[in-house]
Parts: sequence; structure tokens; C-alpha cells
Amino acid sequence: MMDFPVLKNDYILKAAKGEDVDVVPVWVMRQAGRYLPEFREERAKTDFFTMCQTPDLSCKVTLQPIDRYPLDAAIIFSDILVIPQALNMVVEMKPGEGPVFPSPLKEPSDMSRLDSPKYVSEKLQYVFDAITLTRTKLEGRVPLIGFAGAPWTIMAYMIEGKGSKTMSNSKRWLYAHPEDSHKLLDIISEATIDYLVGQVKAGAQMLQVFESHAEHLNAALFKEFCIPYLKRICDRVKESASWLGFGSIPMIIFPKGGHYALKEISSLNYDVIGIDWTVDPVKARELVGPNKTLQGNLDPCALYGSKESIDAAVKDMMAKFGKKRYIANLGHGMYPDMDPENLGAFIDAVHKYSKT
Ligand SMILES: Cc1c2[nH]c(c1CCC(=O)O)Cc1[nH]c(c(CCC(=O)O)c1C)Cc1[nH]c(c(CCC(=O)O)c1C)Cc1[nH]c(c(C)c1CCC(=O)O)C2
Repeated sequence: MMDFPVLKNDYILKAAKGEDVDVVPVWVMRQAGRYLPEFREERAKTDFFTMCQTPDLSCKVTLQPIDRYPLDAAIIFSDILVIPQALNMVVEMKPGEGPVFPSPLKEPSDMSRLDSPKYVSEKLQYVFDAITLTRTKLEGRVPLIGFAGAPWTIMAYMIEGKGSKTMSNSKRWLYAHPEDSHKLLDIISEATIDYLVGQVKAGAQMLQVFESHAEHLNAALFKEFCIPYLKRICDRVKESASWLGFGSIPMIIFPKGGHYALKEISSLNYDVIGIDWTVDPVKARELVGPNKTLQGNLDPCALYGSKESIDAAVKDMMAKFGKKRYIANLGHGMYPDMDPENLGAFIDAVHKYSKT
């Protein structure tokens, strides 16, 4: 096990475990990103995936929001789509368009193009190196979060080849090729387990699994095509981390648009459930019960409002969540055209209402 600087702020780890904290911890999704001028300056010089593959650059932009704001966690700068890349698919980041796969999986026979998940950890060593470097450079200021996409979300990208309004290509697989869908989800899950365990070994102190495409499914599809894989990932990663001497690694599941599945998800071993802004925090608490930490859920677009309106929205949000078993966050990521000052107003408001 590596030797890292002593952790000075463990609020988020405590909140994840349900321990009492005197302030509500806060971080935001996409906190390292284009809304920050210092990120855009780096990004202007280097292609997106080259940045991900260069530990010095990944570390540098991961630390940018930590240097600027009193956040309670850092999240490693990378992308969920490094898993399809490690399975032998080409993914490019097109300006103004987002990620694009030039040759997506069209039919189940295309799965023969995929490499074995056995080699994923070797191929993603650059992420582990970025994590180790960043954990060192953080000097114990805050914990470092690692992450991966959930299997359905990754499968949908591999089949659609880009963002999609309907996900009808990938959903066609679920209805027309259920067995092959399970085969693909199994491959992605095995890759993801090794990848997340590798992140823990490299220094990640908490993990988030992004089920960003939950909104396209329903309770029945989620139960068949998501739950078993989310369960396998959580149980196997926790078991390996514990066996390797890292104790109980806190894990967050973020099912974006998955309001219909919250109760089912609460039966899994994730410590934290992230909710998007469409879910009422009081209803979410009823659904998941008292033994899970909730994370979220301000509408990111609230950051387009005035500082006063952000303050009022945070006050309302925090009254609904309460201060126990709660991690403050947005209901999804920052957008590139947001004012960095307004993120500061969000974080200040969380601190203000977490004290009173
Ligand atoms: C679906 C998804 C992806 N990537 C990710 C998800 C899950 C979260 C979600 O639901 O948004 C996860 C992700 N992507 C990125 C991070 C870094 C850590 C952080 O949150 O700060 C994380 C955790 C950096 C990024 N990932 C991306 C950027 C912007 C790309 C750029 O700089 O050109 C960043 C900073 C690109 C990306 N990557 C992806 C998309 C759809 C896009 C385009 C979005 C856009 O253009 O704003 C796939």
C-alpha cells in the first residue's frame, strides 16, 4: 500500500458512512471543466483524451477547482469512455458535439471486435498514475474520488456511438437481443470491477458509478439490465478493497433520471445514492430509508440565476435533505458557460446553511 499525506478533511467520507459531521460536505460533478478559464487554457493546448492520458495534465486540472474553492472532495479528471477505449473501441471528443465513436457496435456480432476485459487495467495504467500523483499533490487537503460509468450507460454509448435523444439503438438490443445485451453488460462489468479496484490501489478514497442513462429505462428494464451489474460491481469492488487492506471503500451510485428505481437501488450496498434535480429529497429519503446517504441535487441551471436566488435555492434544498447522511452537490454536472463565481456562491451557501 502506498504512503500518502495525512488526510485533513474527511467530512465526505464520514457523511458517506452515516457518521455525524459538523458541516455538510460539498463537491460538484464536472467541477474540473470548461467553465473554468484555467481549464480552457490547458484544453486549448491539448486534445481531451490526451489530457486524460497524461497524468501531469489530469492532476493539474483536477486540482484547479480545489485551489479555487473550499470544496470537500476532488474527482479525478478522466472520462467514463476510457473503458470502451480499453475494450478496443475508438472514441473521439468532437468540439461542440461531445464524444463520438466512428464505428459503434451495430449488431451483436460486432462484439467480436472487443478485447477481453482482462487487459483493461493494464491499458488504463495512465488513470492509476494520474490518481497516485493527484492524491500526493492534494497533500491531504480533501479526499480523491475515482469513478466509472455504469454498464448500461457504457453499453448505450458503445451502441449509439454518440449522445442520443431516444437511445433507440441500444434499447433495441435490450428488447431484441436480451441475451447478447447481458453478454455485453457482463464484459463491461468485469472491466469496470478491475478498473475501480485499480483506482483504489492507486489512491482513490471514494468511488462514484455514473448511471447517466437511467432516464431512458423503466423499473422493469432497470431491474433486469442494471441492478445485477450495479450489485456485482459494488459487492466485488468492496470485497477486493477490503481484502487488499483498504477497509470499507465508500461507493456512490448516481442514477441520473432513475427516480423510478430508487427503492430497488437502496437494496444494494452502495453507501451513497445521488439524485438529480427532478427528485424531491423528502420523497427520495422515504424511498431509500434512513441507512443511505443522499447526494445532490440542485438543478445545475440554478447557477444561471443571481447570487441571491442561488442562496435561496440552497437554503430550500438543505431544509429538505436535512444535515444527516447528506452530501451537497448539483443534480448533474457544471455546464461550460456557467459563471465560476456562481459556483462559489453555491458552495458558500451550503456552508452557511450547514451551520445554522
Ligand atoms: C456521460 C458522461 C461522460 N463522461 C462522464 C459522464 C458521466 C457524467 C454525466 O452524466 O455527465 C464523466 C466525466 N467526464 C469528466 C469527468 C471529470 C471529473 C469531474 O466531474 O470534474 C467525469 C466524472 C470530464 C469531461 N468529459 C467531457 C468534458 C468536456 C470535454 C472538453 O473539454 O472538450 C469534461 C471536462 C466530455 C464528455 N464526456 C462525456 C460527454 C457526454 C461529454 C461531452 C459533454 C460536453 O461536451 O460538455 C461522457
